[in-house]
Amino acid sequence: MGNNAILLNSIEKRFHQKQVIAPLSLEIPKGQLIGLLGPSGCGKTTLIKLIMGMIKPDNGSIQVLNVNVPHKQLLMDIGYMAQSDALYLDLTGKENLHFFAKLFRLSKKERAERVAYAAELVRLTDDLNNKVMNYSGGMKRRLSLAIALLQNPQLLILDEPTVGIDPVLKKEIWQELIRLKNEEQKTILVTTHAMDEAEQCDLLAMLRNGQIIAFGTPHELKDLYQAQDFDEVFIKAGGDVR
Ligand SMILES: Nc1ncnc2c1ncn2[C@@H]1O[C@H](COP(=O)(O)OP(=O)(O)OP(=O)(O)O)[C@@H](O)[C@H]1O
Repeated sequence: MGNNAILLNSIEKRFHQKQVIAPLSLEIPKGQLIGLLGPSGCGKTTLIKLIMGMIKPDNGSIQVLNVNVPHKQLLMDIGYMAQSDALYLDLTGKENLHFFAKLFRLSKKERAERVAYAAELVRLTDDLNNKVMNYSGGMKRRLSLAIALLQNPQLLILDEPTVGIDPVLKKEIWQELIRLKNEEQKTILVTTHAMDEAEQCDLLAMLRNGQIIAFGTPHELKDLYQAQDFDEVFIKAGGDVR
């Protein structure tokens, strides 16, 4: 797979006879920030779960970082942020971070450094000693993002990471994602509904009814479809109004 971080080869997924991922092939190159766009229910989260190996495709094959999915090693190499937060509400933010840092088998020194880095990045340092049950929705999202960044993964897969996060912090998080890509050569796959976020991606994959209807740089897609924005690209590429 060479320069590809993710290789999807004719994958299909059905839930109770309903085709959610139609035969879909996609090559996601390493070291890029890729946005996955599409209306609610088009299959974005399902596609991410397939890439993570959390669910199995009915047909086709998936390779991530040169190994066939599912693979235990990938749990260490992928920083994953799910759409719903998987946090321990009875524990503090700090205890949650240390719990996950231990799962990732970081040394004590690395744990302290990475917890401090990740908490600071999402501006949670001052709230780390509070129980997560007292966090707002946005704070929980931020803590989930910090957990995804903990083990310094090569590949980050983030399912709507900035939902419920205020615009200032959202901008800072995007700046950090771009820095991670530029300076640390991370590959980042992110699902989003936000047009300003789509604009900042290197590549965009537009999904409709489980199929990729457009793939390219933001500039290429707007050019190809003579569109002002990505809503227009989506409609002209054969999508529905969102
Ligand atoms: N475990 C499941 N069992 C049955 N149907 C499912 C399951 N998971 C997803 N689906 C269905 O698959 C379709 C795609 O869902 P998915 O969560 O992938 O969409 P999405 O693009 O991520 O949507 P959103 O933007 O709203 O999060 C939906 O019709 C959903 O109801």
